[in-house]
Amino acid sequence: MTDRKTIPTPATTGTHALFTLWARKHGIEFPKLIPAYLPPAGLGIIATEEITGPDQTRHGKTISMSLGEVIAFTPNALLLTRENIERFSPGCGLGSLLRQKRDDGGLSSHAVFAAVIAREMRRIAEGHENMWREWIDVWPKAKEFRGGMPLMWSPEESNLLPPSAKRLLDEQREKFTRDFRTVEQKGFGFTKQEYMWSWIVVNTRTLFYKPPHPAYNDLPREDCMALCPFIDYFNHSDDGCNVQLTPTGFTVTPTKPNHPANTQLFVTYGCHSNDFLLVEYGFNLPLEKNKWDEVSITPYLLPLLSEEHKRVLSREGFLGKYAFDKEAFCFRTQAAVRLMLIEHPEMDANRRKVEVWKNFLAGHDDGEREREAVEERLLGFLDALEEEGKCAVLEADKLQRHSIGDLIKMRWEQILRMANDVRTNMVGENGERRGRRYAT
Ligand SMILES: C[S@@+](CC[C@H](N)C(=O)[O-])C[C@H]1O[C@@H](n2cnc3c(N)ncnc32)[C@H](O)[C@@H]1O
Repeated sequence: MTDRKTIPTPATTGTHALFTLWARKHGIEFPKLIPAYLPPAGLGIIATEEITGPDQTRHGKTISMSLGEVIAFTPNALLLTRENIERFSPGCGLGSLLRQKRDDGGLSSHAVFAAVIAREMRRIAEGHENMWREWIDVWPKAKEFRGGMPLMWSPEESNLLPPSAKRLLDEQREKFTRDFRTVEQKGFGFTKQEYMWSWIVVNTRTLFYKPPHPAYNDLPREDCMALCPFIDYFNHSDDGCNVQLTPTGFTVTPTKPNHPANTQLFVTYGCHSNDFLLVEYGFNLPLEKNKWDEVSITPYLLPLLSEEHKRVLSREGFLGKYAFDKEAFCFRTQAAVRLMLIEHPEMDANRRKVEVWKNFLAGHDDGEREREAVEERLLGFLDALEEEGKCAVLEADKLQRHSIGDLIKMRWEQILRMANDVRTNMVGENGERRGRRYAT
């Protein structure tokens, strides 16, 4: 977690100084910015002087909008992309594998980027030169990743994560294992640790990249990626600057009217929950600083659905993605729980009840008749979550690596707070707040 009040220390010596010289020499522009140490976020970007963002000016009845200045620019030639991996890692022979379909032994962009990075680390250690060496030198070391990235934690540690985060971690681990195995099969003798480090570098530092190039037309979204020197120094906030791909390279422009000197500037990695940020990037934002935070309850709800329920929900587009945020359960959860009140929704005898359910989905029925029964079920999920959370917080305190224990506790405490707020927002039959009986 970072607080925007963290006092920044400009990174003007060592590898970061060499990198900024290299960056300017190769056409990266950042006239009013410098990298700075911003613990615990590692490095980040601060303004050296005031920056003007977009602004509205009123002239009589017309409002004109002035765009913010471009504060950073990285030219295309410096990106690590699918097009230039052979230039990044000469002789790696991986370019052709990117052009093959996955079923024919092709590899994902993520797998290949991680492989060329791991390969270049070895070659650099053997004395080979690399055009991007100064950039590679400023990436975090494995030890820095270990504290935050759950992929590197022991099972004892990761098992204490909330189910909502654990589910994301399981998916990520599957992806990593698949990529590692395929790269191994191609004859690269990387150790798991080596490959995991470079895989995490890619995971935490890529930008969405889809240039108007025919090779990208039918490419799956998850393969449209690039690593981008300098812009990968920016940390994330839910209201950060805009990153845009232009015909000549990536630009960063502010979204707020004004950024004072010596303050950190952020970009937005996406509309991500704190569970996602924790698993994919190794950090958490304070609740009030993440407008997209939510807690998935899919791991609790899905196992309770019968095959019949799943079929009906799937037909209506409501199977999966169940969550609550700081205020309430999402509509998808309402849809699933309301259907659960009909034991056999595919039976002819229940057709009328299913019609009523569909009317609720369409907004023609306010669902008031079933509200109490639905809320009872929802409170049950919160009870289960709370019980698991209280145990996990106690166990996290016993972990040897305190920084990991603290991260786990922080996420659980956020979830427990949100769960309590959601309860408090449920109003019972007599107008009393249903949350009170559970309030911590
Ligand atoms: C693209 S890099 C940003 C530069 C990075 N801080 C560094 O030291 O090189 C993304 C990583 O920065 C860190 N990070 C980004 N935003 C953060 C934030 N708001 N709070 C804490 N850490 C953050 C996380 O470790 C994340 O994996």
